[in-house]
Amino acid sequence: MEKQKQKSAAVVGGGLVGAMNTCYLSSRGFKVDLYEARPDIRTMEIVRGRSINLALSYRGRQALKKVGLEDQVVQDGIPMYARMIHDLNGTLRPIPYGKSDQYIMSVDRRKLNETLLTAAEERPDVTLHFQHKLVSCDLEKGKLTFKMNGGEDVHVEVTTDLIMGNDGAYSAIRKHMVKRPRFNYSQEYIPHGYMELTVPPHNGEFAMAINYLHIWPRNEYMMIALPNQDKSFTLTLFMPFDMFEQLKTGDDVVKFFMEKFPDSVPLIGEESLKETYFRLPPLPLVSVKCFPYHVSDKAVIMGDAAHAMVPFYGQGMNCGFEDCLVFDEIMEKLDSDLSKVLPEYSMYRSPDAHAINDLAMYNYIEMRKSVNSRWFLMRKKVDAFLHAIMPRVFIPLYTMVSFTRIRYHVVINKAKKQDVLVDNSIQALMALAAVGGGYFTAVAISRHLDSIPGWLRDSVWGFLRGDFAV
Ligand SMILES: Cc1cc2nc3c(=O)[nH]c(=O)nc-3n(C[C@H](O)[C@H](O)[C@H](O)COP(=O)(O)OP(=O)(O)OC[C@H]3O[C@@H](n4cnc5c(N)ncnc54)[C@H](O)[C@@H]3O)c2cc1C
Ligand SMILES: COc1ccc2c(c1)CN(c1nc(C(=O)N(C)c3cc(Cl)c(F)cc3C(=O)O)c(Cl)s1)C2
Repeated sequence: MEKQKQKSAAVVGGGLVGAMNTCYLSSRGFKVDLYEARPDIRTMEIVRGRSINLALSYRGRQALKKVGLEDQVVQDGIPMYARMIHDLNGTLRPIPYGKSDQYIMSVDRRKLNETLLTAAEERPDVTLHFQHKLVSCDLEKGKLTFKMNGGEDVHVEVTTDLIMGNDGAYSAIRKHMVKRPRFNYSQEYIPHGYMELTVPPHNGEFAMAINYLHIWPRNEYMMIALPNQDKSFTLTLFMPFDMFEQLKTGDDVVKFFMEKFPDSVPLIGEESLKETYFRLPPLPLVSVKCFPYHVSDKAVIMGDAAHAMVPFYGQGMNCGFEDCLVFDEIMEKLDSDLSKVLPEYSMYRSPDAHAINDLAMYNYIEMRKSVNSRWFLMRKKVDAFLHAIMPRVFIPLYTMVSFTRIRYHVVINKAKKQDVLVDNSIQALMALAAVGGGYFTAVAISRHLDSIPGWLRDSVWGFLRGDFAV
C-alpha cells in the first residue's frame, strides 16, 4: 500500500495549549510548525516578582501523562492537599480536598510553558517559529500570513493541511471563524478584575503553610494564594474594577488590606504592597463561548481560543489540556481522518466546554454573593459528610471537576441531582431533629460519625444544632 504523504499542521499560539498540541500532533505523524507572536520565553531573562502559578488537577495531568510529561511537571510543582481559609479575625481553617491522594498541584506557568515548548521542539518534524504574529488567514485554503514581530515589516505566508488555533482568549483564528455564517459566538467581561501580589519568603522559609491553596473569601471580593518553588506565594486579588479604582494612594491600599485581609499585610509587607499595587493595573476577566470549533477539515480551535472562562474553578488550562487529549482520542478512533475528526470534536467537546464555562461563572456569582469563610466552610463540610456516608451516591462537585475525567456536562447533571438529594437530606434531618427525633437522628448519625474526622463531627453537630447562622 502506498505510504501516505505526511500531513502538515500549523499550530498558531505557543502558549500552554499550543505547545501541548504540538507534542500530540507530532506523535500522530504530522510535520508541525508552531507559530508564536512573542519571543521565545526560554531565552528571556526571568522577570523577578512575576512568578505566576496555576492549579494543575487531574484532567491536565492525564493530558501531560499521555505525552510523557506528567512526572517532570509534577516534580516541579507543589502539592496542595487542602484549602486554608483565612477568616477576617485571622483564624485559619483547613479544608482537605479529599483523602491524602487527592491533591492539586501549584505549578509555575512559565516553567510549564518552557517544559512543553522544549518537549515539542525535541520531537521529530517539529519547528518552532517565534515572533511570528498571525495577521490574516484563509481557513478554507489552509493559508496563514504572519508578520515578523522583530520590527522589520516582513510577512511570511504558509499553507498547511491543518490549522490548529491555540492563540488564546483574543484569538485571531477565532475572529476569522466568527465571520462565517452559522458560527455562534458570545463573550462576557465580568465586573471583577484581578491583580497579582507576592508573599516573599520570610527568613528564607515559606511565610505561610506550604501545601495549601490559601483563600480569603470576602463575598464581593476575594484573594487566593498558591505556593511557588522559590518559597514565595503568588496572591491573586479579585475585586470589582470600581473598587480597585477607589484605592488611589498607598495609604488607601494599606488601610483596605488592614480592614479586609489583615493577616496578609505583614506577610506581603506594607511597602511591597504599595509598590506592587500601583505597578500594573488590574487585568480583565473574559468568558468566551462559541460553536463550532472547526472549519471543514482545515481548521480547529482549542484552549482559551475556543472557551476562555473565568478562573473560579481553576480549570481553564486543565480544560485546554483535556481538549488536546480528547482530540487525540478522536484522532485514534477515526484514524486521523480530519474530515471526520474535526466535526466530531466540535460535537463531542462543545457541551463539556460550555458546561465548565457556565460552572466557573456560576461559582463566581456564588462566591461573590454569599461566600464568606463560614459559608465556604459549611458547604465543604456538608459535602464531606454526605460523601463520607454515601460515597457512591454523593460526590462533591469540586471532586468531580478536579479529581476525575467525568465529562463536565455529566458533572453538572449529576450535581443537579445531588443538590436535590442534599436539600432533601438536610430538610429531613432538620425535620427529624425538630420533631424530637433528635435522639434517633443522633444515634443514626453517630454510627456514621465514627467514620469521619473529629472536626467534621463537631461541625455536623453544630450544623444540626443550627450553629451555622451564616
Ligand atoms: C487569574 C487567572 C488564574 C488562572 N488560574 C488557573 C488555574 O489555577 N488553573 C487552570 O487550569 N487555569 C487557570 N487559568 C486559565 C489559564 O491561564 C488559561 O486557560 C490557559 O493559559 C489557556 O492556555 P492557551 O494556550 O489556550 O492560551 P494562552 O495561554 O493565552 O496562550 C495563547 C498564546 O497564543 C499567542 N498568540 C496570541 N495571538 C497570537 C497571534 N495572532 N499570532 C501568534 N500567536 C498568538 C500568545 O502570545 C500566547 O502565547 C487562570 C487564568 C487567569 C486569568
Ligand atoms: C491562580 O489563580 C487561581 C484563581 C482561582 C482559582 C485557582 C487559581 C485554583 N482554583 C481552584 N478552585 C477549585 C474549586 O474547585 N473550587 C470550587 C474553588 C474555587 C475558588 Cl474561587 C476557590 F478560591 C477555591 C476553590 C477550592 O475548592 O479550593 C479547586 Cl479544586 S482549585 C480557583
